[in-house]
Amino acid sequence: MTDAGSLLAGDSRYQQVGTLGSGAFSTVVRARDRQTGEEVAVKLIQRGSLVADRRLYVKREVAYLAGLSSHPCIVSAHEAFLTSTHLCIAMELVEGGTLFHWVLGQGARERPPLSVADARWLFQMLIIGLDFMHRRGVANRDVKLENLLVDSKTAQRPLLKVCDLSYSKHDADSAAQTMVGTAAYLAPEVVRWSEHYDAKKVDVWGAGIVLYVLLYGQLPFEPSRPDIFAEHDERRRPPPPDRQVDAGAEELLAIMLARHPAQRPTMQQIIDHPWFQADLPPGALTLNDELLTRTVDDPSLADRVSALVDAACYTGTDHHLPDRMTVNLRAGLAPP
Ligand SMILES: Nc1ncnc2c1ncn2[C@@H]1O[C@H](COP(=O)(O)OP(=O)(O)OP(=O)(O)O)[C@@H](O)[C@H]1O
Repeated sequence: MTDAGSLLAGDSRYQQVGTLGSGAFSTVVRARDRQTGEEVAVKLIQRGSLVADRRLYVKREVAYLAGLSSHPCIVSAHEAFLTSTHLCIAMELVEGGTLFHWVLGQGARERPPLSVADARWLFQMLIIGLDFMHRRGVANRDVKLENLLVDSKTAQRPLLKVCDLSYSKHDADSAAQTMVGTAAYLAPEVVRWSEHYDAKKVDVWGAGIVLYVLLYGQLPFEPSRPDIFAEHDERRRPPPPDRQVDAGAEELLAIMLARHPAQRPTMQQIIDHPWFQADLPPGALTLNDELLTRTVDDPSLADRVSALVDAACYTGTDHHLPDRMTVNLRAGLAPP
């Protein structure tokens, strides 16, 4: 692809070489670092879309990505920068596509169904990543197959990485009340949208939906009808009859998809569950403790991210504004 067909400006550090995906407010492209030759993913968010709540959400997304991306189960952020049209986030390129593509999409039909052992392995990585986020005080609020990337290049077994932190929220932010997320994954308390809810328990519900799909190859609830959550226990789709899943997995599913958030386990309780503990990769559980004790981090990063997003919102013609502003995200963010 030439620069003429590219969303990235011709004088950007990165040259666009393809497109990876798009969502409601952004496009993610594959690009090459002109200096190092490294291939990266760049998320381009239109500057004009940064109005109202979006401005705050994007500040959080960039800041939390910087703070969490030292973890192998969370996509690594490199830098954030502005072009004349977009706010851009350069990230590690994950080659294998989304978990949706693997389990429910076109790609799934070309592969045999996941074994229960592989389903558990992918689930373990999701929970270890979410546990790290939760222990840093951040809830994801949009756990779904489309936001989980499969890195199939680097290991014998594919790795899983959480990629989209658009709706993430820190304990120190105001209480969660907004109905955000995706219909098929919405927890019952989020659907009752006027209530405050515990965002971490909403992640447990989302991870329960992902586990169900990994085990049974289908969504447990009918998408696009959030009203069914009023009586979801009765309406959960029965698993396919030919699929044998052991009782431990079913028990974990039942508590993760408990209707009342207080009855759902924490990430730590999921980790302690015997079905989770079986066949666990060595070192997986000490990793989070190690990363949490590291004291690198840059306490002024949140301010610079905030200034970058504010600058991106400016749509006037004052050429003194820092159009080419860049914030290095590799340094990481100090815990609030
Ligand atoms: N680091 C990455 N490596 C490879 N592909 C990626 C990467 N990040 C995102 N993608 C692809 O781009 C798609 C969209 O990414 P993402 O979910 O972050 O953006 P979005 O849905 O546009 O976000 P928003 O919800 O803020 O609009 C993903 O589903 C995935 O296919």
